[in-house]
Amino acid sequence: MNAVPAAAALLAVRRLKVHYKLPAALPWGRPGWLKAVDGVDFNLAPGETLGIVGESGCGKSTLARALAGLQAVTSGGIEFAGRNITRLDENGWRPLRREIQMVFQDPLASLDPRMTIGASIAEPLEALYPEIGRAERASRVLAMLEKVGLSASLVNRYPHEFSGGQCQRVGIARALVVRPRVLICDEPVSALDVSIQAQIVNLLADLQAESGLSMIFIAHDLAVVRHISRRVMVMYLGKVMEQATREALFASPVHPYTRALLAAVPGTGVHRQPLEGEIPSPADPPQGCVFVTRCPIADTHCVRHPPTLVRAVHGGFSACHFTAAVSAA
Ligand SMILES: Nc1ncnc2c1ncn2[C@@H]1O[C@H](COP(=O)(O)OP(=O)(O)OP(=O)(O)O)[C@@H](O)[C@H]1O
Repeated sequence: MNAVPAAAALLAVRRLKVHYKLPAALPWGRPGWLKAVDGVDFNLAPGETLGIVGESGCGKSTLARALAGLQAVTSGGIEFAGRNITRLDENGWRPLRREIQMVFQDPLASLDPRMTIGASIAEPLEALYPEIGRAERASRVLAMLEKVGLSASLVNRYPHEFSGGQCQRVGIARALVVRPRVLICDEPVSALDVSIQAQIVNLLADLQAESGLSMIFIAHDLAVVRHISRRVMVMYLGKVMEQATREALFASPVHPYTRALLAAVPGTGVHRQPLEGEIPSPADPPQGCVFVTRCPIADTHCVRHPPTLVRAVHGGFSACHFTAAVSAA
């Protein structure tokens, strides 16, 4: 189920599953499986920003790592520019790292404390474009620093001399210096002060608009993805609950989970029922609809039958047996 036609997609994800093997509870028992990502489908168009939201543990980081080739996939497929990249080894991924880059959640931890920020930004260029000479590399690093809003005069400083927001600017520079076509941002602002978050989101939006790259922007907070995403995908327990354009999702959400998430976002209008109860363990998810234990409108059918994503009235998709009824309400 996709809003972007497959032929137009730069990145196409099909029924993607990433299941982690868990040790058996007893020495003679069978190992269990934790379904971190459990059948995710979406297409990303060139130049598009897709926001992915959901509570902690719903599989966002696992999905991000699988898309960036940092996590083995259990089943399903990932295509980049029409090429199947699901099961490439490190050698196969090497040229692709020029095309698909990632920005991580913890900016300080993702930088080597012994390297100057200039050397950190130069590192991926050196590894992925060995044909680029030293002078050209240095000039690209300085230009990149300025692009992310840091003075070129800071090139010989070390990460500990920078604030969290500045370190994240360096992380963004490191990812973009190789001029990728897809940037995957995994909770890029959640470790930062609220006052700095908007600056980094705006920087990413400006860089995206300038370069035309495709972006996946992951956050646990709908308010954060709101400003940057053209489309938003809502995940819960490894599955897609709803997918729609930003306007449709915020104005007329269809899935009860999205409605509950929106209840916590200031300024989203209609008062909606907030989310209650704990998220079940992905090692032991509900049998039918995974949201059934917290859903205000679930009935006995939902307990036994998992819903599939179906077209909703807002033009997007929703995985709820009541999609048509809720849309009409
Ligand atoms: N290497 C692993 N082995 C086993 N389980 C894992 C592993 N990595 C993640 N998990 C589990 O998979 C589930 C999904 O984790 P993931 O980090 O992808 O979710 P998330 O939505 O990004 O959450 P958060 O925002 O807290 O990072 C969680 O239950 C997590 O504990």
